[in-house]
Amino acid sequence: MTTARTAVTLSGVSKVYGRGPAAVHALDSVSLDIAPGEFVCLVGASGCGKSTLLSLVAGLDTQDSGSVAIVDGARPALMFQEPALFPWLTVAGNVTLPLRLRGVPRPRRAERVAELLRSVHLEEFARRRPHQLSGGMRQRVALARTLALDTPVLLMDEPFGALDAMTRDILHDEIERIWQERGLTVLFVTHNVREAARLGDRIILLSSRPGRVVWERRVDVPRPRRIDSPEIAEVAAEVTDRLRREVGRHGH
Ligand SMILES: Nc1ncnc2c1ncn2[C@@H]1O[C@H](COP(=O)(O)OP(=O)(O)OP(=O)(O)O)[C@@H](O)[C@H]1O
Repeated sequence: MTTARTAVTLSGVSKVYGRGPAAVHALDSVSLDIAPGEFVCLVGASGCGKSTLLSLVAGLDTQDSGSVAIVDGARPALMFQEPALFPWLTVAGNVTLPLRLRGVPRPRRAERVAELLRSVHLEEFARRRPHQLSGGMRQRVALARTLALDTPVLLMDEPFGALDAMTRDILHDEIERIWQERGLTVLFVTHNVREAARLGDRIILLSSRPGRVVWERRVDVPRPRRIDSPEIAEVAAEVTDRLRREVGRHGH
């Protein structure tokens, strides 16, 4: 068996929305290799094309030029800031849905749901409905539902952006544990440079209009990490500095 060198490969990816003078050059020749099991954080000014890049990797949209390749041709799972749960279904029902759609047999489904809910520490809340949960718990359900897709690549678009700092801190520990246990490859979009430094093996900075990879930094701080540690603060300060320069250059 050969081991894939990259889990996600973007080669010269460009994306333009619209035509003529109103055209928006969202991405321009973006090339990026993500290793299997790597946790990559993508940062950049608002509107620089982060969500566009994720939607291309997720296969929800197509690039105008260049190519996107995923290991084994697998379709990655995508998680957003909004949990987007079905309010009329229970927690277990929401997590079951992707398993049903994938044709997992009924007895196996119950087992998998129990395992997934255990993994996000929600086993006692299986029968609750989304409105009976806190924002952090709803995001855990969304995470369990995403994991139910059983894909090796996880794409996360500001998944903890709407949560308070304490809840986010706890979810950082959870996503890090799940990523390590399952050997996932994660591409994580965030506005929060501390979050990027806390989670990432590598931080990629995109410039705006057109979105290009302008800088990257490996984060060698050993895990487990703390978001309020001096090492993480130092990395975050460096990223903020680069980000400021980038935003300044574009006069935002
Ligand atoms: N469907 C669309 N049609 C036209 N323009 C679009 C479309 N989607 C995105 N854009 C534009 O493309 C650019 C990149 O958008 P995108 O949402 O990818 O950026 P982003 O970095 O994720 O932004 P934010 O950080 O604010 O979420 C923006 O200028 C946006 O207005």
